[in-house]
Amino acid sequence: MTFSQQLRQEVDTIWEASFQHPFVKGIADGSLSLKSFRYYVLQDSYYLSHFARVQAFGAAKAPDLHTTARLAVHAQGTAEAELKLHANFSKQLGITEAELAKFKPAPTAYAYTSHLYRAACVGQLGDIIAALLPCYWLYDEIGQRLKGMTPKEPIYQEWIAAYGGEWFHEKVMEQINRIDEIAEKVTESDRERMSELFVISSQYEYSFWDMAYRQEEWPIEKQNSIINS
Ligand SMILES: Cc1ncc(C[n+]2csc(CCO)c2C)c(N)n1
Repeated sequence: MTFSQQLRQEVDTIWEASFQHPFVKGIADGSLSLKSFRYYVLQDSYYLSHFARVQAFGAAKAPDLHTTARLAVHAQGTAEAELKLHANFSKQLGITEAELAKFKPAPTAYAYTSHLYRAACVGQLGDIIAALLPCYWLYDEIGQRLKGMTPKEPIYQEWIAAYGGEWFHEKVMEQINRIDEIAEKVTESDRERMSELFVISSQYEYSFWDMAYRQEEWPIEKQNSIINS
């Protein structure tokens, strides 16, 4: 069994919970409230802007220039293509500049991106790829499962088309192959650490759907700043 196959087996229950989550099912059958989707788009734009930076950390930590170049291309792709998709969603959902200006990350979006930065700052390339991989791979599997579904909400159809396409699948396969190559060269304790990061990211992927579905907030409401009042 390859390392990536072992990882996939390890997170099977966690990923199954994502497949069954009402947010994901609600995109598929159109029953998801647009309020939850709107909340998701805002938090996900924040997530993506940090995801791109962690990819760039990966580029900097890669031991060979070919990998540096590939990860830099992916960082650019996230910064441009993925955020374009979100800018398009924001426009359709009427998300205003003022709303964006006062945006604050929810606890789960903050914790998940912090987890990625932790892998980037403390870890080696393998740790970064392990932490980033569930984001690619889980969305690919969801995209494949939802492909062909035609929810009444056009924006959900666009979301399905973005992640159910061959374009996205190729990017995912590149990262899966990369992690298998790295796993062959590192020690057993490195692989164990990579596996732990992969599992934690998988948990956060589930929590991210749940955060958006429930429109999570910080437990204590902040006082208005005296500077602006
Ligand atoms: C919480 C969250 N997890 C994963 C993705 C999907 N995704 C975002 S960037 C990227 C890499 C290349 O495009 C992938 C797979 C998402 N949008 N939001």
